[in-house]
Amino acid sequence: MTRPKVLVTRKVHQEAIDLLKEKCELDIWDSDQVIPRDVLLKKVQGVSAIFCTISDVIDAPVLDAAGTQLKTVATMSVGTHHISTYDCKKRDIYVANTPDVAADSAAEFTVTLLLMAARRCLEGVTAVEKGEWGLWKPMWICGTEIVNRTLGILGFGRVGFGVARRMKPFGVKRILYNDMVRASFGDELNAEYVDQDTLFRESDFLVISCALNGLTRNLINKKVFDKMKPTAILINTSRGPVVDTDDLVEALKTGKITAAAVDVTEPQPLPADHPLISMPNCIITPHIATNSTKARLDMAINTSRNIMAVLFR
Ligand SMILES: O=CC(=O)O
Repeated sequence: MTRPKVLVTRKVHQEAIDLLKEKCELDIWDSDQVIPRDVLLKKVQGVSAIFCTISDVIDAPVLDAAGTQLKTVATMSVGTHHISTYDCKKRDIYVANTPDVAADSAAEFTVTLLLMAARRCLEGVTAVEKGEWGLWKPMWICGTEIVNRTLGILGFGRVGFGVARRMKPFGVKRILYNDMVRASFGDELNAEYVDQDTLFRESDFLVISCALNGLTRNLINKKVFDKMKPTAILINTSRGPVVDTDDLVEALKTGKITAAAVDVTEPQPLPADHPLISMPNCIITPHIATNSTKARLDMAINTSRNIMAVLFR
């Protein structure tokens, strides 16, 4: 029996490669840099599976270049917005992702950002770095406590629920969430399903943990910032395009909200001279919410397992 060909579009963990190697012929783009589009279009020809990451756009031209033997596109990520799932479905190609093994890491990191923003950690660290740490001052860099506040979550999936579960012991008074449907598992935390308007108006901390799609693209914009409390803090660990970056800059500058912490931006990466980068009330991390050593290894291994599950059913 001929061994199916698999294209791996990035340097990934050896454990994941070893799993595939047993039964497949591998072509690995063994680099930390994104595979150039023209190389991708050549290398996909004749493969049965693509092991990709969020940096690779897998659209109709890529699927066509691959050929009709392509059975699965497996992404080492939770998000699938870089894959045209519509075109995959039309061609009976399975799309696989790795949500379970990444959710704890993403939820932990989201809570980290929330706590850092609430307690103005970036301003404290910057002050120390700049040599501005003078004698103890009673009213210097005062942040917001979590206790008795309202936590709002947009997108109550594994990550959103994971954030709620972790924040509950901090003593938040209310947990509000909005998603396409009410989630029965929210009941165990007394989380309240509310409409978006209520979520935006009543949250002290607004966590964005939804998927990027036609309904959520640019959802958090000027109109939403106008509704939010001036003391509110926005956390985004979903996808950059869910938040309108210009409107966020404006909201932070004019005090429509008090602070933000974002792990994803639009554009991404942000140019070094982007105004958001120099704002003291905005923490920006470089899309690292799932970067725990364990989560990344598990994501790579699960991507290989997903491929094997489709190819050797
Ligand atoms: O953003 C990271 C992922 O989708 O896994």
